[in-house]
Amino acid sequence: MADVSIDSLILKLHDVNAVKFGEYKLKSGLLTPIYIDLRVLVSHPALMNQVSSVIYQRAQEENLQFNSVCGVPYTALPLATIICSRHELPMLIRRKEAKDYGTKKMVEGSFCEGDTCLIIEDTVTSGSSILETAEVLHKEGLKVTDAIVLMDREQAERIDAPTAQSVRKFILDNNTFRPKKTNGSDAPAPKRPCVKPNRILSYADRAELPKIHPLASTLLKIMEEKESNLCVSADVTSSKELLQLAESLGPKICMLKTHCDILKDFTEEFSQKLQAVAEEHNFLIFEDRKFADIGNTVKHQYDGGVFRISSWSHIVNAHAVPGPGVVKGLSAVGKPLGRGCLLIAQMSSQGSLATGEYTQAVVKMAEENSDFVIGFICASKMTEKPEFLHMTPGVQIKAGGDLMGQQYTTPEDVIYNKGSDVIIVGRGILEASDRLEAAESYRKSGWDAYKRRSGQSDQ
Ligand SMILES: O=c1ccn([C@@H]2O[C@H](COP(=O)(O)O)[C@@H](O)[C@H]2O)c(=O)[nH]1
Repeated sequence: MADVSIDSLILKLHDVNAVKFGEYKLKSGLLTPIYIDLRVLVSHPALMNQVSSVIYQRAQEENLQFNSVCGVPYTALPLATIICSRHELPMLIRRKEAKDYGTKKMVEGSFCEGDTCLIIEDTVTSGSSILETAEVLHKEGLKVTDAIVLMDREQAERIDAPTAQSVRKFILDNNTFRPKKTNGSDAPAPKRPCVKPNRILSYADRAELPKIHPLASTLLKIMEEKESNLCVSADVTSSKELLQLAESLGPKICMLKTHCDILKDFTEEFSQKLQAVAEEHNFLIFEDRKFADIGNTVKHQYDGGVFRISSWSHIVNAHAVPGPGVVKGLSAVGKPLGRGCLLIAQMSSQGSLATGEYTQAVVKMAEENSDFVIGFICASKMTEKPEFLHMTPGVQIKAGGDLMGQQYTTPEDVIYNKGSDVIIVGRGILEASDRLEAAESYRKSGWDAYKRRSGQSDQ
């Protein structure tokens, strides 16, 4: 959805009688000349969408990090639902009272202890509803660091001067988030209601984490050293062209992704040459095999056959559809060799079924197998655990798509907004008239976005 102007949104809210002037009593007991009643929103679906977009945009602008979203009941519940559905985020529902049968849970939805939950609220006066919700979530083991609130603002030219004056006075006297002047001196800078992004570790910091997988650590160090979070997807069909690509783009990349089964002339000699180029230019090889069978079969597919993938590829990936056996089978081969695996948590293609609960289950499977699983193929950051790497395909300089359902977003969106770590770029580079120049341009975009994200840039 296009950017929504706050001014036009407020006027629309006034149009649907969500902004009322008169004398109203608030939950806190205060009498107010202005009352924001967003409960009427449910009857105005277009407006609901706009309000949800404004709230989500704010979360993006603040680069908030969270695993789930909870709307304060009841008005913010549908807003949270729209946001979660549109952006495929897990939602939690806070009960106002526990059921007296069944699970007696106060929070509905799946979550893990330590997960971070973002609270969404429509309006705030004292903040008590947010605090109540935060307390309930906290008791269930969730972390709450941020809340986003749709705030009330000036309603230009819609009201007469005395009403405007009394509303201004009321807001000045009672707004919790506005500093009051004391003894003529300026109060400290205003506290914003929804800031405090989690600290974002640099790639270098993460490489040194005690629980990091050695291969993930190697990759993070390469990224930092080469100032590159670019993985080129070398989707070409001749081994000669693939080697040329690896040789020429090697200095720009942290990883080269292959599909060995599209090569018309794969040989063991080729795989040896590829390893030598990877060593020369200091990048890792990722065979995008997408294993998806029972453990015993994937073990053979990984180790044997024509390709003998485990002998030359540092990283492989797998679908979680077969259950944890797929990881066990691959790990039996790859772990002794120091290899690592990415689980496919989401896909870039339109209509992908890897969403919602499936995606959550993939994250759990990864966390339970962190001795071999080093991260995810995904659209955005999946877990707050910094040991895991997030790699995102479907990247081009301009958002869009192809005729077969591939969907593209930009390096900036992937790294800065979505919190992923690595951009995977195929045709954006392969189809450019100058592949080296294109690779440099993607490298720079991805790196600049990372620097901004980790607060290391003036931009
Ligand atoms: O969800 C996924 C998983 C893998 N891919 C692979 O990435 C590249 C993308 O190529 P482009 O030319 O940049 O579209 C390709 O090898 C896919 O198999 C993906 O696109 N989406």
